[in-house]
This record gives sequence, C-alpha cells and structure tokens, in this order.
Amino acid sequence: MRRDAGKGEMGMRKVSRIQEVRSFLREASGRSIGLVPTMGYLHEGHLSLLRRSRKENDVTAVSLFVNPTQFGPGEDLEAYPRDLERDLALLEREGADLVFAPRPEELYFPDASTWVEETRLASGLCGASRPGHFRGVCTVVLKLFQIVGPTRAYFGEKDYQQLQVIRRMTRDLNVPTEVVGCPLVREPDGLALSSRNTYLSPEERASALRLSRCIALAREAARGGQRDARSLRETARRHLEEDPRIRVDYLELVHPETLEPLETLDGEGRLILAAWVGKTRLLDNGTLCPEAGR
Ligand SMILES: Nc1ncnc2c1ncn2[C@@H]1O[C@H](COP(=O)(O)OP(=O)(O)OP(=O)(O)O)[C@@H](O)[C@H]1O
Ligand SMILES: CC(C)(CO)[C@@H](O)C(=O)[O-]
Ligand code: BAL
Repeated sequence: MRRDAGKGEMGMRKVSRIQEVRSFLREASGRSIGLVPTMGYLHEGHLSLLRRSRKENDVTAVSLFVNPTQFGPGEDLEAYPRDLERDLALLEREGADLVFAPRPEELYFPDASTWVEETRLASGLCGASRPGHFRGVCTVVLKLFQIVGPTRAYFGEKDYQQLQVIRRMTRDLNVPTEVVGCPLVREPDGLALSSRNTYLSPEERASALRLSRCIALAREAARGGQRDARSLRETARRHLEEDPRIRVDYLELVHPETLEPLETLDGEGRLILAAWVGKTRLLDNGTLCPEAGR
C-alpha cells in the first residue's frame, strides 16, 4: 500500500487469508484503521457503518464472514443469504480499502479450544434464546480485532445487545479498539433493515411492520406520562400479538447500558425485542424517554 493510500483512493483490495490482511495493514502503520465486521449480504445499514468509518479513519477494512460458531443447531447457518459478488461491488463503490472474506478454515483451527465469553450482559434476551450465540460473536470479534488491529470498530444498534456485549468484552479485556455504536437504519415504512428480511413473504413483510410500530406505541405512552414498565411492555406486546403471524420471543424494557430490566421508566430506557414473523426471527429496539417531546 502506498503511503498516501486509504479512503479507497488506491482501489479496493479483497483478501481471504490472515497473512494478506496483516501484510496490507503493516503498511498502514501510523494511520487509523476502521473495521466494519459483517456477515455480508450488505444493505444500507451496513453501508452506514462503512461511511462512518471512512469519515473517521484513514483506512477502512470490512469483513464478510458468516460465522458458524454463533449459530446454534437448527438455526439458519446454511440458509443465511450470501452474495459475495454483489457485496464486493457495493464495497468498491463505497470506497472500502480492504475486504477480508475468509473461509471458516482460515479463522478456526479444527481443534480450537479457546472461547471468549461475556457472562453478564450476554446471558438474557438473545443470549437466553440462542445459547452460545454471544460466545461465538465475542470469539470471532476478538479474533478479527487481533487480525486487523483496528483503531475503531463499528457496530449497529440494530443488534443492540450485541453492541453492549462487545463494548463490555473490549473494556474487560483491555482491547485498544474504540467500539463505535451506529444508529439503526430503517426502511421508509419503519422496518429495521436486516439481511434476514429477504426471507419474508409479502404478507410477512407487512406483518413485520408491527415490530417498529409497537415501539412507537410504547414511546407515545411514555411521552403521555406512563412510567410503569409492565404497562409499557404490555402496550407493545399487545400490538404484536394481535397478528397471528407473529410470535414474540422476548420483549423487555431495559437499562440502556446494563440491560437490566426496568420496573419504572425514570430515565432513558431501551425497549428491546425479538419476534418470529412466520419462520423468520427479527430484532428491533428503540429508546423510551419519560420526558414529553423527546
Ligand atoms: N438496520 C441496521 N442499522 C444499523 N446497523 C445495522 C443494521 N443492520 C445490521 N447492522 C449492523 O451491521 C453489522 C453486521 O450485521 P449483519 O451482517 O449480521 O447484518 P444484519 O442485517 O444484522 O443481519 P441479520 O439478518 O443476521 O440480523 C452489525 O454491527 C449490525 O448491527
Ligand atoms: C458482529 C458479527 C459480524 C460477528 O459475526 C455479527 O454478529 C453481525 O454481523 O452482527
Ligand atoms: N447480526 C446478527 C447476527 C446473527 O443473528 O447471528
């Protein structure tokens, strides 16, 4: 890489080997590196992280890796949508400097016996429904941090619990990377962008709008003075359960950092949920504030 490379000026480099990442980035020494970890099948949510990284760093690396260790038995590892050619074209257009798309054998030794586990924030919500999920996420994210050595790493608030778990893991293990949380990007009608939206039939797509709508209803109730967490949760849950295509996995009002369930909305709270729409499990979340007008 030339000394003045970065910000996509030199064209994008696509690699699949750890050594290639290391030799590319060795030449970036002294410059800031932003990392955007993804599982591919990119959409505007991912691209918002990439754009933020390009603004804040000299060099931006994106990983494309459907990480097997965060999927449980019976989950959609095989079916997970993939389109490498399309992803590469988008990344090139957006000015990524480096794309790391390894095969599972490149990242995991067949006899790997070391795992990274955050034990508090990861235990409830998605962690309760998907045992082992965050262990797989933390392990692969720490591995990516070790490979890339990013100054900053970008994660979306769409996966709100994941963001908090990674923040904690990074703090607890003294990883010298700043974890940057980025706002949830929605379709114009409110649906949170997600690679898994591609699984939805048109009818399910219409039902899925209830996820963002139920958060808006709870937010209106909070603005109207409702502080009781049970009542706010019930407002949201009722809206989801009116639709027979939806099955709520969990729906909680939690403290935005500790993810502890709230009884009363005294300060800011996060309404956070996972729900099955047909056979597709989707996430959504949003802020609730007691003050009127926020
Ligand atoms: N709508 C979104 N807004 C902001 N960030 C997002 C959005 N969707 C995904 N991201 C972020 O992009 C990163 C990579 O996510 P991932 O590749 O799993 O995509 P995804 O759309 O969340 O897929 P899935 O369908 O598996 O949930 C994560 O940090 C995730 O939070
Ligand atoms: C952070 C991540 C890339 C780790 O595989 C994944 O969980 C995701 O895409 O959110
Ligand atoms: N962004 C979420 C990754 C997963 O569901 O495994």
